[in-house]
Amino acid sequence: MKTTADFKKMKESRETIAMLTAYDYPSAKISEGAGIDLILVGDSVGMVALGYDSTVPVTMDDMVIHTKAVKRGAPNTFIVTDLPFLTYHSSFNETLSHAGRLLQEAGAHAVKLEGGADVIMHIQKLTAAGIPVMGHLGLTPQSVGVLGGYKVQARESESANLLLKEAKAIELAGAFSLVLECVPQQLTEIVSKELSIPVIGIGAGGSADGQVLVYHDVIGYGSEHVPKFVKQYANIGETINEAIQTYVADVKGQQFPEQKHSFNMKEEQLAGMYGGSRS
Ligand SMILES: Nc1nc(=O)c2c([nH]1)NC[C@@H]1CN(c3ccc(C(=O)N[C@@H](CCC(=O)O)C(=O)O)cc3)CN21
Ligand SMILES: CC(C)C(=O)C(=O)O
Ligand SMILES: [Mg+2]
Repeated sequence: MKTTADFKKMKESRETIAMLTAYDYPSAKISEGAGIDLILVGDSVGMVALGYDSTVPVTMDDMVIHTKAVKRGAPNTFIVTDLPFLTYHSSFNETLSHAGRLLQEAGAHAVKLEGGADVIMHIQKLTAAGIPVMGHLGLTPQSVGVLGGYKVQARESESANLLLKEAKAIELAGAFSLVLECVPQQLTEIVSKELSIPVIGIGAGGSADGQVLVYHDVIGYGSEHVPKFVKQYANIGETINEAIQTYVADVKGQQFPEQKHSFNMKEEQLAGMYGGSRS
């Protein structure tokens, strides 16, 4: 299994880090088998798997259940789990106990949390307690209500400078890596150069030290609105639709089940039913 030290080495040797979300046993198992460097159990689970229209309703219990399933599917892959909405904003004790649950009870190796200046002290406390932290700047979906939608962030020099400053503070606070979401590629290039920890981009251009995408987006599975930054590598939703339509038609047309899907009783056992009086 790769570790935080390996991710840093990968940045130094310019081997791009391939990260993907996973939410359950099969998605984790397939991702591990396909060579994903690290898995993110994202709170995007709320949108792509649970049907919410944002990540805000996702709870600690949701993240624990999904992380446990991912852990069983990918026992040999580094797992980062998102701390959900409002679980790292009050006391340090609360932040520590939430992160502790994800590591001890669920089996995550690290946690990710969104934000800059407001969460720096929480990153520091977690790291000091021995919990690896991944930061997340740019479009931070848990703040969708404040941001006013899922839009590209830090397009102007002032906001870009602020993001760079916060990125440096996150590194200084002890984070082992940083996600940059939906920012101009020129800013990603600057941040990646200025930080010594790996920067993982999503909708942040090609110059980050790694890339992350949502599992369902990559395989074309059920996501209605696919953001511009996504490359869809398959259309699994269409494949599933065809399979289920054929199943329905087979059942209604009595084409399924066939003999090979059916079990048999020995002739004498059949004859012996109803005390042998069966005619
Ligand atoms: N399926 C899925 N994929 C994701 O990448 C994702 C989620 N869900 N849920 C949580 C957040 C929300 N994300 C999103 C969602 C939509 C856009 C989007 O539509 N952006 C516009 C640009 C808007 C603008 O700046 O004007 C786009 O055209 O891509 C971006 C990020 C990223 N995350
Ligand atoms: C999109 C990634 C970075 C994320 O935070 C998530 O999937 O929840
Ligand atoms: Mg997330």
